[in-house]
Amino acid sequence: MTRIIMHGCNGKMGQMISGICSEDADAEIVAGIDIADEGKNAYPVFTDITACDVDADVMIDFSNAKAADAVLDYCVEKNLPLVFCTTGLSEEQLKKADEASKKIPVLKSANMSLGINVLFDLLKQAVKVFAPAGYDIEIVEKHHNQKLDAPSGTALALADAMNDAMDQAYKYVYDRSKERKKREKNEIGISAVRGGTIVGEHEIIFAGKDEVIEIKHTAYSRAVFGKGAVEAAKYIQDKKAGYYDMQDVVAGN
Ligand SMILES: NC(=O)c1ccc[n+]([C@@H]2O[C@H](COP(=O)([O-])OP(=O)(O)OC[C@H]3O[C@@H](n4cnc5c(N)ncnc54)[C@H](O)[C@@H]3O)[C@@H](O)[C@H]2O)c1
Ligand SMILES: O=C(O)C1=N[C@H](C(=O)O)CCC1
Repeated sequence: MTRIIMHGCNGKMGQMISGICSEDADAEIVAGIDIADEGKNAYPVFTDITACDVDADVMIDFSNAKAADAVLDYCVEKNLPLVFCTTGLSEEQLKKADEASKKIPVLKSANMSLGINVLFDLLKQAVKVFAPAGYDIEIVEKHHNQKLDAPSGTALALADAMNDAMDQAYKYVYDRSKERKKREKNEIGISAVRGGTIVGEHEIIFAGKDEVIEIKHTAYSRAVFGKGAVEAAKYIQDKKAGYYDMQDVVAGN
């Protein structure tokens, strides 16, 4: 049985994971943490992270970048493995997560779905063929109108996967309205669309002379992220300190 503290328990993802765990004999939410609580959960909820004194095997975090420092401090102090899913973290927070991973297991991924995590490898292969052939790369992501960060963490991670495969040859361009000039070859354009209840779409476009290749992932339910996060929690609960990602879970390393 994996005992989980759910940070951000009253949000969209926190409630999705609460539902998934209530039907999983091997995972239990033993406490929740959320700055907003209406007392609707079956487990105790703390509105202040420092007040949470419940024993657990792992924390899952889907909350807000503003909470990231407190989440890392708490997990390091309690020696608690962390599944870190909040996006929009600052460079300083990413460095802090890296430091924390020297003391505890930290599994960080901008996207917990199986599909996106398989896509990373496919894109690494694709870019090695299309980039030398001169194809332009653009990413278009679409999410619901409640999302705070843009572009999505996933869009940035997809761009990073391709950039890593090409020895950091690319710079990212988020806004073409500022300069009146043609795109350069070393650009990955990243565009964000926000509207309605779109759960999450990521489209990677390789545009060449006379042909276009479009690779698209659509999440139809937050369940794909929630199930991935619970599997990740089971995976890291007994791992040694270090930095892990969802591709470790998929590969069963
Ligand atoms: N990695 C992934 O696969 C993945 C998937 C979906 C969402 N996300 C990310 O997870 C985060 C949450 O997404 P969501 O859709 O559940 O958002 P949400 O706004 O529905 O829920 C966030 C919850 O966190 C709580 N919260 C906010 N600030 C807090 C703080 N300082 N301390 C404690 N709780 C706080 C809010 O009250 C809310 O209940 C976002 O950053 C989103 O981009 C990641
Ligand atoms: O709903 C969100 O917010 C999502 N955020 C992640 C991101 O920023 O990539 C993953 C998809 C859903």
